Amino acid sequence: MDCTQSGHSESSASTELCLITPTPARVFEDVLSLLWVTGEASGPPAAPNCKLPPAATPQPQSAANKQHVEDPVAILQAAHSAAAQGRTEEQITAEKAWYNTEKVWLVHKDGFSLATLLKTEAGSLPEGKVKIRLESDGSLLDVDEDDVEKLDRVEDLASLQYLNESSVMHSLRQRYGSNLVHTHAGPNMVVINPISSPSMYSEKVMQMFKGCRREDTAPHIYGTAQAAYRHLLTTRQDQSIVLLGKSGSGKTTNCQHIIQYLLTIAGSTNKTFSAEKWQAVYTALEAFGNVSTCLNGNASRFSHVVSLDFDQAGLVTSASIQTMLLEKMRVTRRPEGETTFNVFYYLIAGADSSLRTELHLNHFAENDAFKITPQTKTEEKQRASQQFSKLQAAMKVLGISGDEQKAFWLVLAAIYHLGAAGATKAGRKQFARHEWAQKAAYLLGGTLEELSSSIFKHQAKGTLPRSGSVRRAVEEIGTADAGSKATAMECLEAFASGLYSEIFTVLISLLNRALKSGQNSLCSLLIVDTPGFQNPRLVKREYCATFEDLCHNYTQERLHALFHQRTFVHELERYKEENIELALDDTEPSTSLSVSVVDQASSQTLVRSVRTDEARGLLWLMEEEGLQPGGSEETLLRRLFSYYGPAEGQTKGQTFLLKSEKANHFLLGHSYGTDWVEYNVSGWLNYAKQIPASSNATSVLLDSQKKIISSLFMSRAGGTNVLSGSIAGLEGISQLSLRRATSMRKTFSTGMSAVKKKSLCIQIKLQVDALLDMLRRSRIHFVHCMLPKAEALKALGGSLFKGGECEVQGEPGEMQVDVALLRAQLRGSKLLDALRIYRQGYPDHMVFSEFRRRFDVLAPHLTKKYGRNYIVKDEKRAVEELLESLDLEKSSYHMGLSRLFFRAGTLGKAGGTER
Ligand SMILES: Nc1ncnc2c1ncn2[C@@H]1O[C@H](COP(=O)(O)OP(=O)(O)OP(=O)(O)O)[C@@H](O)[C@H]1O
Repeated sequence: MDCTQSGHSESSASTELCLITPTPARVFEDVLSLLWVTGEASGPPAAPNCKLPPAATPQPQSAANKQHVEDPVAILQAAHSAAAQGRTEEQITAEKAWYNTEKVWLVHKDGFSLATLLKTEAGSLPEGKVKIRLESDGSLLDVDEDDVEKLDRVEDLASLQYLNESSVMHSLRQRYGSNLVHTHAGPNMVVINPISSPSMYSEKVMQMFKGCRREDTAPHIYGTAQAAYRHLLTTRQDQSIVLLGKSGSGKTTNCQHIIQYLLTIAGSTNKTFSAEKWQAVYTALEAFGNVSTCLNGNASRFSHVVSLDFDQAGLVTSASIQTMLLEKMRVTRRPEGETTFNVFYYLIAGADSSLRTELHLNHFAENDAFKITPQTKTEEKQRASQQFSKLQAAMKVLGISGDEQKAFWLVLAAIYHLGAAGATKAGRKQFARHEWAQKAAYLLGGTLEELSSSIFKHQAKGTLPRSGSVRRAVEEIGTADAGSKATAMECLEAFASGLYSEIFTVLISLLNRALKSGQNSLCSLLIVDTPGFQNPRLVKREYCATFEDLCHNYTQERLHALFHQRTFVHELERYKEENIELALDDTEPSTSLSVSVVDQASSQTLVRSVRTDEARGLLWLMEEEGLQPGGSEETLLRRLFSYYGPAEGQTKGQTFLLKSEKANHFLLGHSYGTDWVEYNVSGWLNYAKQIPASSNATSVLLDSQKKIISSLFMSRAGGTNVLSGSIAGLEGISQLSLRRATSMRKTFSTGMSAVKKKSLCIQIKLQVDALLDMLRRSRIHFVHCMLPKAEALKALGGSLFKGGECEVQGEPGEMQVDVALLRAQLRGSKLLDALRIYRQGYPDHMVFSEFRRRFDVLAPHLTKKYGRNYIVKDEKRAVEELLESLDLEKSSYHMGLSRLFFRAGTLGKAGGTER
């Protein structure tokens, strides 16, 4: 029931709240839902916006049934009506005919082909063979029974008649071909990147989802946001939405749609969280955190968590952003053909003449060690210049003052000049071109000598926190040692990336300042977006993946593992605990061993810098080899293979780690071996070394003679060293939110304090641990973003400075997918496992007492017998008695030891279960 139906006219949030308060009307709704389940009523009343669950209308895709509707509302209505409208006699006959002919998929190495299964006389074919007719050319084939899969088509993959890979693929492809990029997968969402903008996002469309339940709407990212918001209000439990997928699959775009939806529909207590402000936040993040890669023309190179805090009435009271794993080394080094962070190009193209003169950007260097080559094409320069104006306007909206902005431009220009200055290749460590270094020193507010000593001397400048521990002493010696061994160029790179890391941290801090509010909140909704899976081979690049790519891939894999854990492993464990037996078809629980290859820890806590034979992952080995005298990348790989390498004769499919033909290279089979990435480990040990120049960057900023620089960094860092390259925005977590006993972000900030004490490589694992610990405390909604084809990425890869806006690529309406690529993503996601358990298991459950409390109004004779609010000794028996009188379909529920379990959809209409 929607509140608009019950005549409520309060704000959107309170409208939502009336859905969840246990009023008699609410209980009545629950009652109706159950009656509907038992077939005694025609179904719960749907909100005017919403539709009833669709019936599958399986028809083969044809050009005629593709919808190319431009109007957003029409698209949604088309999506709604396609599924919701009542079926005609003709359709029902067609449907029956469809099911009666045995349509199947023939699975083969290039994908799968539609075919008809033919009846044959017994014994006419060898055992295990069947006869089929291919739809494409009518040819008759005798094929292996195992290569044939049945098919059907729906808008929730969980309701497929035959739940198998081919049916899922077929449904996704057909929907995509009809411009329907969203598909439900039980409680999860699949979105295939439409590449072009099918304008299915607008406030008008948002209103169609307001107040609706997931079951009552067509699949849409707004529906996911609505479901999370609804659960937050219903259960008062923290929620999170996690976006998963390959680079360029649309995670950040969907993240923005989710935030816009929540702000529009929930509303906020004041103007702090206007849509304009959020647009400005993303403009700033995109400028400072995005780059053009071979996979995505506007790829994020940092992970971020947006937290929205809600009050009792469901209004947004405060918000914050935390970021981690910024790819700071990209400032100085990156693969051929890729760019550094967008903001450099924006500044260089967009600074007006006085700013340009002040930053000494009127002339560019012939040699630039960091290769921040200014744009040369007029169109690109114009675009970049427009983006700079947009960035400046966004910073203004966010309350970033002229002086603060100037401080950013000074540091960015200084980084450019440091690249132009370069460093000596041999002999004394110093700048190669002093005139450029002089400009950098001036912009940073210091002298050339001070700058030179901060970069090339081997001592940290006293800003690192000190403690008397032996471990710290070892680390300091390691730091000085790393500094003395590093080349002049490595020192320069460490310093420049340290500077960038600091300005990124300060930026996040300023964004949080703009979003801060002093109001109390009840619970939070987190949206998590991390860079997608990276594999240069996907777009046939010659070069191999980098250490940064490994970090992003590792983070994605951990999030995928969380999905598998939450939707599959946990469920099985719960059934076991409750003595429920469940036989799953075709499913073997599995874990991705590629994660262990990266992060498996030793059982001993103090193995640092000591080589032992105990298996441990790459990050730990890097740390050991990095600090070990004589450690090298060759030894690193040798040790890695000795622990995890394939046994004699093992190939892909049997192992997750393989040798490459090239020296210093290895192959790792991510996502359960569905995505093999070749990495080049040359130079990786540098990541384990804390070169003093990196932390000295902080001191240079804090000690700057330019007041606008020192005061900005001093005020945001609170006078202490911020941890370069680790986590930004922790100060954005409002104290009020942290004070909540149940605050999940408390775990995050505590986890992060531990991170600061570890070395760089281990920090990567610990940052991801802290993120996952935080998420585990919430109810998680997963969105699987998928890439339709690799060529689309190439087109995107060429278009730098899109500024987050969509450009139509290729023919409009050409919504085709690369079957092998989509299938690999489906396999890697483990969605089928989740769907099977969702369908064959009991995804909704309630403890006995809760069930009785909510539904005993249905059995007045029991309340009469025991009295209202009666206390029973044997809850299980009482629930059994209640169920008997409710006459519920026996197959729709199962009694556990402490809970009542329901089949998918049984309680969907009643909402608020504990899944
Ligand atoms: N829902 C959508 N509608 C229209 N275009 C989209 C949509 N999702 C993604 N795109 C297009 O695809 C591009 C890549 O998407 P996006 O940057 O969101 O991917 P991502 O998964 O966040 O990538 P990365 O992991 O590399 O940061 C966008 O710039 C946009 O052009």
